[in-house]
Amino acid sequence: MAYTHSTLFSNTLRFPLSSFPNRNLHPLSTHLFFSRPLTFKAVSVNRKSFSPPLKASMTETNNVAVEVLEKDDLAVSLAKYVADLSNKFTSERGAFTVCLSGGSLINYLRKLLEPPYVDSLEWSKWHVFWVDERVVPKTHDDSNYKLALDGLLSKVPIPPGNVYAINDALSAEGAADDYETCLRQLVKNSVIATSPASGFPKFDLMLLGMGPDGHVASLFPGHPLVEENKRWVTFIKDSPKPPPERITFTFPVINASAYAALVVTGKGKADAVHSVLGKSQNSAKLPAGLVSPEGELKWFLDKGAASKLTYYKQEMSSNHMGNAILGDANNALLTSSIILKNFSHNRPLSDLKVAIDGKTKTRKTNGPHNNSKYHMVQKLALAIRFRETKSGTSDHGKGIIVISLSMVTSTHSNSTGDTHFFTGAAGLVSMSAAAVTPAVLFTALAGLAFVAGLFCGASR
Ligand SMILES: O=C(O)[C@H](O)[C@@H](O)[C@H](O)[C@H](O)COP(=O)(O)O
Repeated sequence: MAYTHSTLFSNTLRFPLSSFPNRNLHPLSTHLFFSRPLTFKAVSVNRKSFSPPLKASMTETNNVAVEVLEKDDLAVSLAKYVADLSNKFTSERGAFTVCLSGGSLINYLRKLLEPPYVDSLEWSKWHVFWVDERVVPKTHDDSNYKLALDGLLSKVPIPPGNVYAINDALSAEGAADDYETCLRQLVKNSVIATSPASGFPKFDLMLLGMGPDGHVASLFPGHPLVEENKRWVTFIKDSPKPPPERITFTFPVINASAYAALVVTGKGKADAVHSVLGKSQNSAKLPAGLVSPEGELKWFLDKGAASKLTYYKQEMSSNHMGNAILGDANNALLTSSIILKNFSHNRPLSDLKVAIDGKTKTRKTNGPHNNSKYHMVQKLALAIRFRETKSGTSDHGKGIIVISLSMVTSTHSNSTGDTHFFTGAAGLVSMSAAAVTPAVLFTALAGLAFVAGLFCGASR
């Protein structure tokens, strides 16, 4: 397969990830922040304090993270997520098995074609599969393979033999059988791992989209294929979404994966997202709500897709173009700080919004003065420490600490003085009781100081 190294640069990526660690950062923060990774259990929230963003079945999943980001930030965050997993698996097991879907996902992977990833990832160790594929010639515009080839795979040095397209000369049934045979061979050769728990193939990463109807892969709501629990790969000839003939991984394979990401954008998905991540009773009926990998499930949402989530609406006012990150502390704070840096690059910082356990406070920072921004973050850190000391495990029962950090910038209208343009970033971090140790707290504080360092650095 021919490939070219892309040198695409996005104007919107004003603060490339490669610039971390930033020299302007608070010295205490960066070191500890990165050298002591935190491991957290499921995203869960203190139900006494505010409406839970995740429904019961989501919180049953071991590890669920949700990010709500502007589309460009989403692409930045997704690239980092994929790159981190690529690094993890290529160093741990010498291969990275990643499954792609169709739709807008490929476009959201575009930042992988930029520095630092395009040159630093071990592309030669990637093995690429499709979670689902339309049974059409590989050159057809409906082909998920063609979509990925044109948008990603032809631009990076993945060996052609590591890209596992379907046999497009076969019928849907034949193509599904053939694909499953191929997977079985790769499991035998240990290219693909096996789940000790289920015996199904354990891919390193499933990258999924979701349709407005809540379908994932080619597993559509109400279709009997959703229940398939023996086959690895099956076929459908009556797909509600054209083209009608497809092959698809089954849920046992999707859910045996180590990591899975759902990349979901647009208002048209808001109902389905709410149904799965909100409090709706219907969530179990939607295939997206059945995604539950053995490791972590991460949702990448844009504002439109998240617009019906209670938590998101609570946290962000209607005219707020904010980002919310729920989940792993490192990710939340790192992503927040990238966005904060972007925002403060060209907009004056006026307020800093902080929420702990859902109780939100907005503090004036007296304009773009470094000291006030820094002190505000310090106060937040103190508040967290106070809360931990005070509550122990009793106040919160399960000992959950939630930190929500957001920056709000505002530009007052010069005519009426009462219209505001808000942008911001929020990090919501949930720690299980077991994880709340002084060391973890110290690390969390260091992370906050890290953000403070960025504030200061940003306006220099
Ligand atoms: O085979 C398909 O029809 C698509 O692959 C489909 O399953 C897609 O992944 C979702 O509909 C999300 O698509 P968007 O992200 O483009 O909305």
